[in-house]
Amino acid sequence: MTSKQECVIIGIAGASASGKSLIARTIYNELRRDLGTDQIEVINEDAYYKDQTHLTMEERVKTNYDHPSALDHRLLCDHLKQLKRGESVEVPTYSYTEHTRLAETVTVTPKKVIILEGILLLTEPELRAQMNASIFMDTPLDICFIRRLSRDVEERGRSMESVIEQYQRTVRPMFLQFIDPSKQHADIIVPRGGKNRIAIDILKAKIRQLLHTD
Ligand SMILES: Nc1ncnc2c1ncn2[C@@H]1O[C@H](COP(=O)(O)OP(=O)(O)O)[C@@H](O)[C@H]1O
Ligand SMILES: O=c1ccn([C@@H]2O[C@H](COP(=O)(O)O)[C@@H](O)[C@H]2O)c(=O)[nH]1
Repeated sequence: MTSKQECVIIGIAGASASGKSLIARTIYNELRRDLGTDQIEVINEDAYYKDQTHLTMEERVKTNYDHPSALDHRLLCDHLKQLKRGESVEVPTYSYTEHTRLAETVTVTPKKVIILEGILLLTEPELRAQMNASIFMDTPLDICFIRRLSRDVEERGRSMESVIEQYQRTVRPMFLQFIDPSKQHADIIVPRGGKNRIAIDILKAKIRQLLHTD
C-alpha cells in the first residue's frame, strides 16, 4: 500500500540526447489530460546551469557542462523542497547559445506532479532524496551522439565541428565518469529511448498510484 503524496517528484536521468526530454514531455502531455493542466510540471536540470555572465564568450565555451560543478544543484534542491511545502519558485532560464542564464525567470507554482529531467540528477544524494521514483534512460551512446549532433546543430546554434570537439573533450568522458555510474541509483532503467511505450505506461501508472487517483 503506497501512501498518498501531495507532490510526486519523478527524476529522469541519462546521457545527453538519450530521450529524457521526449519521455518527460510525453508523460506530461498524457497526464495533463487526466490530472488537469495546472497539476503537472516539467523542470529541466539545464535551467540550473550556473550563471556565466561575468565570463567572456571565449571563456564560456571552455566550461565543462557535463561535470556536476557546472550546475547549481543546491538551488534546484531548495526549489524542490519549497514546491513540496506549497511555495512557488522562480526557475532560472538558460541560453545554450549564450552559454549563460538569462535575466528572466519562470514562476512555477506547486503541482501534484513534478517531472525532473537532466543528465546529472542521480549523481547528487540530496536530489535523489527528493524523488519518489527515478528513471535512467539507457540509450546506446552512439545513438545519443548522432541525435545530439543533429539536435545541437538544428536547435542550439552549434557547428558540427564544435559538437564533435565538445563530445570528445567533456561529454563522453563525463558520461563515463559520472552519468553512467549513477544508473545504479535508478529505480527503473529504460532501454531504447524516449518512445518506449511500455516504459511510458508503467511510469504513468506509478504516478497515478502515488497520487491514489486510479
Ligand atoms: N526513440 C527515439 N527515436 C527517434 N528520435 C528520438 C528518440 N528519442 C529521442 N529522439 C530525438 O533525439 C533528440 C534528443 O532527444 P531528447 O529527448 O531531446 O534528449 P535529452 O533530453 O535526453 O537530451 C531529439 O531530437 C528527439 O526528438
Ligand atoms: O551552455 C551549455 C550548457 C549545456 N550544454 C550541454 O547540454 C547537455 C545537457 O543537455 P541535454 O538536453 O541533456 O542534452 C550537456 O551534455 C552539455 O554538454 C552545452 O553544450 N552548453
